[in-house]
Amino acid sequence: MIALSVNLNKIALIRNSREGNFPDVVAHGRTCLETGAQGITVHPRPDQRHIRPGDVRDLARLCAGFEGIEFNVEGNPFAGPMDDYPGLMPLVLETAPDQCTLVPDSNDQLTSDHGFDLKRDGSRLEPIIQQLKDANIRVSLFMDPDLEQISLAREVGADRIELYTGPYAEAVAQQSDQLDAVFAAHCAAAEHARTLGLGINAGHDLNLINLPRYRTLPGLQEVSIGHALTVDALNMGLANAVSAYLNCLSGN
Ligand SMILES: CC(=O)[C@@H](O)[C@H](O)COP(=O)(O)O
Ligand SMILES: NCC(=O)COP(=O)(O)O
Repeated sequence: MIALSVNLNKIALIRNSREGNFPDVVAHGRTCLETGAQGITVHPRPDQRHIRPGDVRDLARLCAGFEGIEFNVEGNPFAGPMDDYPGLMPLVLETAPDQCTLVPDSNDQLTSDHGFDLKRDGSRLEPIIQQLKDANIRVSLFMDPDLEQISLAREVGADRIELYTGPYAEAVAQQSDQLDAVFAAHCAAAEHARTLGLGINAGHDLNLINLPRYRTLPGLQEVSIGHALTVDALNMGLANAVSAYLNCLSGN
């Protein structure tokens, strides 16, 4: 079974556009879990454009109340602190999520758009990865489907990789003649990760159109989906959107 981890960033983005707590991020996270999502993902960024440190604390408590549910916190361990954002590591070590997905985003990026360059960052990531593992937090690294880089992910101690699916989603959206080659590269990366003993997650711009093929990726364990699922929820309601993604992942 491929786990669906719903990313709540965009619900927080709407909330932040007014004073107050509407929409209530925790209440919508509860709806996702009660509908059957296997996890919640958040990506607190230093500028707090959407997820705030308090959301991470509140959602950690929410997920702790659901048996078998995983909480996944994403971010760049080298970004921040900024204002009352304490930095990723203090926040993660305080809230102890099940998984921390390290992502190499700079503060001025609109969204995540590339995986790690471990030739450059591997040595400084290694102690951070060890610190997370010592805290019993599974570590996933946001990666492009590059076999050499994925080998380095194993060397620096990652438990899993998260394949960056943005280019795959773009190839589907554009009906590119390169789509088969792009998907084959992801399959090769997944097979390589599996031979190294790395778990396989995936995410970014996955949706109900491109997920039916991507779910066939060998060894895929978890997808984290937020942007498209939130847009789908505008049309069909959040519970129906979560059910639609769960049905898609189970091949229905
Ligand atoms: C790492 C990744 O691809 C997404 O999880 C990321 O959280 C998207 O961030 P925004 O929601 O800020 O675009
Ligand atoms: N790691 C991917 C994620 O959490 C959500 O990405 P998106 O579906 O918002 O593009």
